[in-house]
Amino acid sequence: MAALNLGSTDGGFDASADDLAAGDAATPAVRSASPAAASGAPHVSEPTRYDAILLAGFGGPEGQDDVIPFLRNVTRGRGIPDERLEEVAHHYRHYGGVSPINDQNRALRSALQAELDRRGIDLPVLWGNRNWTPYLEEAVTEANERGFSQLLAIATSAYSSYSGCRQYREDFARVLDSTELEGTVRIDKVRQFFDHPGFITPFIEGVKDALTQLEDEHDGLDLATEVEVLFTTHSIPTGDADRSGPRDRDFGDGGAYGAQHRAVAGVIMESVRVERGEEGTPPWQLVFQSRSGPPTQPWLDPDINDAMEELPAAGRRAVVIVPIGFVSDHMEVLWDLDNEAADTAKRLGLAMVRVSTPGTHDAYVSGLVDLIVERIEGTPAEERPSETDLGPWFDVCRPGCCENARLGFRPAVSGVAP
Ligand SMILES: CC1=C(CCC(=O)O)c2cc3nc(cc4[nH]c(cc5[nH]c(cc1n2)c(C)c5CCC(=O)O)c(CCC(=O)O)c4C)C(CCC(=O)O)=C3C
Ligand SMILES: [Fe+2]
Repeated sequence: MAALNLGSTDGGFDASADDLAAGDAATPAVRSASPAAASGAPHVSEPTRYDAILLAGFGGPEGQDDVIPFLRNVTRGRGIPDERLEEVAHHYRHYGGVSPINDQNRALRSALQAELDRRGIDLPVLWGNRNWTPYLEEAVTEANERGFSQLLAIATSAYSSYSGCRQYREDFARVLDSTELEGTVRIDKVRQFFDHPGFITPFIEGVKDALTQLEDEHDGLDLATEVEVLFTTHSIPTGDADRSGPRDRDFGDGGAYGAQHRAVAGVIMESVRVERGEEGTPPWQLVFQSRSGPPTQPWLDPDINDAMEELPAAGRRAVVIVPIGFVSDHMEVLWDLDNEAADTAKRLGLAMVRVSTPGTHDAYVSGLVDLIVERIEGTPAEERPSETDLGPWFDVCRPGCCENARLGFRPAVSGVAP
């Protein structure tokens, strides 16, 4: 959601000593993936019995009256006045106040349940959101009422960052505290799945289809020189990016968040190269979208629209936009890509194809069930699918992993404290 200037931000978090201890209590047993594993190497958990799956979403409004209360939830603790929230509200207002994200998560939940049933895995899928009803509180309360004490969470976010991983883990800890179920219900979380084949396959198919479509629609288009593939993800503050992933490894520009996205883009383009050869493979770059926050605060760039401005002079006539940062076609994709970026492309005379996100693609749904199975079985790291050299990622986050640069340490489940 572009360009809401949220201005000054004040964490307003007051962690007591008890809160801080909570992070430890929820930490499951961990063993090293290999004898050589340093703290920076992959770690996998022991085989574990689970009672239910907790699908954890972002949440979104489902009518005009929901919009401002939803935005207050998203920005809670920062005292942003409603007039400022109205600036970003217009994206939602434009679509009748309805984000598609809840329906997308309802569909994902059904698909997951169907795939678990099909494989004979007897686990119910509960669904709860961070910022809108059904809230995580409701899902966790329901779990307890139904006698489920061991939950395995899947957050609808594939990469390592505060927003994409740790904030979910903190919210789980917050909800266990507010429902007084800390110590009664345990919430583990599947590893970040950016490089799981189930997540990457839909994008590979999408990029290949997009190139074929451009070839068909534009006679004589030279894919190697006249097309640019733009892999796009959510911009985040550079401070958060630097703190993404384990602290004891240097991932280069943009921290683990940047490295994971570059690696995923590389895998997708390598698959195109294998199929089409060098002469059929366009150049690519990683770009960012949906920046918010004050202009004085550095966020990851270039912005997708700025990057597109440079393309005509470089001889490009078309762009393929690949939203690798997102798991479904929610508001960020609809507004920032299908409206804003599409306008930019039109103004610049660039043809544009926007690739779909995984949504409920069979490979994605089945990949998520594989992630569940590997936790039940405690599958060794060497046997876990991962398409990049960075993975497979950790079952249990490393100390300080993805801490928020502004808020500092807050208790979180499914990680090693602090
Ligand atoms: C990395 C990332 C993901 C991907 C990972 C993941 O999926 O979790 C993501 C997803 C989403 N972000 C979403 C919506 C919003 N994000 C905001 C604000 C922010 N996002 C950030 C980062 C991310 N965000 C950041 C650093 C901020 C500013 C600070 C803050 O406020 O924490 C704001 C506030 C207004 C604004 O700043 O524009 C809104 C309304 C929706 C729902 C869309 C729908 O309704 O369909 C979804 C899926
Ligand atoms: Fe966001």
